[in-house]
Amino acid sequence: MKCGIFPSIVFNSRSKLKMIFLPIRTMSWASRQPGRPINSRTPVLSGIIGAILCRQCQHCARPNLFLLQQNTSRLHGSVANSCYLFSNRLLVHPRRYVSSRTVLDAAAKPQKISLAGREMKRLLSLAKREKWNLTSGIFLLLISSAITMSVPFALGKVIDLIYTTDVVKMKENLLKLSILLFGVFLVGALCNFGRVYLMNVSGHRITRDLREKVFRSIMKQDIAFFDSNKTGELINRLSADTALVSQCVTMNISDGLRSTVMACAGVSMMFYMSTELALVGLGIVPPVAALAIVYGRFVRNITKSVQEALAESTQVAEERISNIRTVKAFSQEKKEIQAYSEKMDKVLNLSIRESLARGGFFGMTGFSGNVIILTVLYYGVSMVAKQEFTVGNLSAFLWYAAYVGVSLGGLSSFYAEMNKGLGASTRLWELIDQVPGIQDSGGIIPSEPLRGDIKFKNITFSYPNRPESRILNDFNLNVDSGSIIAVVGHSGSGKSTLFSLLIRLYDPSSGVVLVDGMPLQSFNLSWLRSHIGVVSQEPVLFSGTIRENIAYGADDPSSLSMEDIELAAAEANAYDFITKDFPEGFETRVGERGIMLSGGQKQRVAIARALVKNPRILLLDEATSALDAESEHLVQEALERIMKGRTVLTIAHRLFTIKNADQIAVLKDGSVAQVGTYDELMRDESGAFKKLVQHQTFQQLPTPASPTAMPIEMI
Ligand SMILES: Nc1ncnc2c1ncn2[C@@H]1O[C@H](COP(=O)(O)OP(=O)(O)OP(=O)(O)O)[C@@H](O)[C@H]1O
Repeated sequence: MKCGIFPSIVFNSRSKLKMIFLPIRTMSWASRQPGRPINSRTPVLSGIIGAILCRQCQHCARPNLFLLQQNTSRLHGSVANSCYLFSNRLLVHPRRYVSSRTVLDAAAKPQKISLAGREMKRLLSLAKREKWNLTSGIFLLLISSAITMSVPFALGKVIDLIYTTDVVKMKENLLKLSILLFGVFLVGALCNFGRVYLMNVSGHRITRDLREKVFRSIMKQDIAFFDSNKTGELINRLSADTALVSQCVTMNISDGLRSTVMACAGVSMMFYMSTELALVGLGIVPPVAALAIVYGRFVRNITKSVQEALAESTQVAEERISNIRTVKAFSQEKKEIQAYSEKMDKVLNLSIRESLARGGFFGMTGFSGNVIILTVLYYGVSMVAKQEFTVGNLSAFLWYAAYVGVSLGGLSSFYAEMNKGLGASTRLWELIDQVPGIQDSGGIIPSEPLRGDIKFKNITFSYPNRPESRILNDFNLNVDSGSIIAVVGHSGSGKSTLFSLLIRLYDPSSGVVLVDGMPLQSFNLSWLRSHIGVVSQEPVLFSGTIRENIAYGADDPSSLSMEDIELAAAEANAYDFITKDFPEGFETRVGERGIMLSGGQKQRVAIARALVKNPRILLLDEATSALDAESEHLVQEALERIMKGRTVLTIAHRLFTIKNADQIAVLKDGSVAQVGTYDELMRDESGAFKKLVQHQTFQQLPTPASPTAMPIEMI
């Protein structure tokens, strides 16, 4: 397949299929595009069905059609062309199958949504689990609608009792009819209660399931995904979009059904009572229906814009609130309020446009409804005068006409709400279907314990969101099992990036990281990470108790006994402060991000968290900030204890660490400029290390007077 043309079906950005002939050269270009999103900018994108095989996806076992490519095992990988799946569903929304590096495209052009299409089917599939509740709700709805629609007819009969000349008989009939109607109203009310209750309960359950699904999908994404997608945007999807969607498949469908039933029954009754009057009355329907369609489309687009603007404002609020200390330290409250209010102004302006359209629409439909009632009255009264119609019939007819009007209004808002729900659901499917480039599952779990030999081999790496900037360039480094290697280099030279590669937050653009001689990718990711302890500069605790935070380090926190936790705390020199300084001891709540603990306390809890596991490999990122002497001493003691007998890679800021390391690797321009012991490197007068030492003040040996510290976190 080196040259020639191939008949191909290509998706354009609006998901339309086109049969074209693509040169084979283009196809191979397509297969070389790593992680490219499928959109209008990658016209090739979308697929060349002429060159695809119909096979089962190796990963998810769904039958997929996918591009014939050199390495199909990369189907779900992030490195190569990988994820260009062409499943049935992709035929509808190619945008869903994008690389995890892709920004969820909130600002993308609104996609054309077909109400009758697969989107609708998928939306309705959400209701499957609630089918019994929803079926019962719909059954009750039909009864209550039937009752509602029988009311005008019955009331017409009541009114027509005035024509009864025998007053006693009239009173008797009036009483009978009133009692009957009272009973019917009661049944109607009970049915309505049941319908609303069942629909609401189903709605809440669907919201719950949907939120879990979305959260599950967010959790399984790789870090590249989070680099590209804002937290506020994701939270907005998790909270607002899910609620909108479940509302759509429960109450909205129920209301839509009710409107449909009432409109059909109303129209039938109108024709039943008078064809002539019915034709006059229904003359209003076509223009109102046309208006409803235009309005529905407008609502769909504006809703998407409002949701996006809301997501932006949530993002601003979320970031500022979670970093309120920094905001206050820089006295930026006013600026932040201003920034947030600008975002809210955007939401407001869009909402005003929506309100204008909504007002106009409802004004128009109300006016048209009244005009029609007037017309019906005009014709009806003359029919009554000619004794072709009774007063009761005219009243009942008007009532039906009003019901039909209300139902049509209901149907148009059903259409608008359905569009809203579809807009929101499209955003959710996009997230739920997102295939992470790096997956937790799969891979081998070796039967032998991990030795901890590490080898970085010809690594080239750029962050996916900054592909133009190469961080590592033909990087090579060997770390023997059980040795300590200190990594030094100027700020931004890529030291932390090495850690990220080792715990597979990212995969290298090229080259391979080997652990015990095996590529990292071959291991089960959860297993691998459970053997690597990471020490970062800033300890991160969660808002729970101290006990919960320590147990967090274990694979299965519930399997840890209280003794295990206390032992870990004691080893981390945390036991004394936990039991003596806090009346509630291990059950003390640490507040959001451990706000209630001091820096040193947080670090020791973080060390205990690392100790409940027994990591074979330790990655230490030394903190540059100082703790008080006592804290430093306690932290240092704990660290030395846990470093023993492990492979340690440390980003060194302290002379103590550098001097005691078996090897020092100096990073420069994305590769290793020098490797050796402290003495060896210091002997090379013109070497990179000597220059670094001259220009960078490494911290001295920790003494009570010059402490440093580092927190530990377990992956
Ligand atoms: N998530 C990211 N997305 C894009 N670029 C990143 C990301 N993280 C780091 N970088 C960039 O990669 C380069 C290396 O960063 P890294 O954190 O590895 O440096 P470092 O040597 O650890 O720096 P320092 O000593 O200051 O912590 C920097 O230029 C940084 O801006």
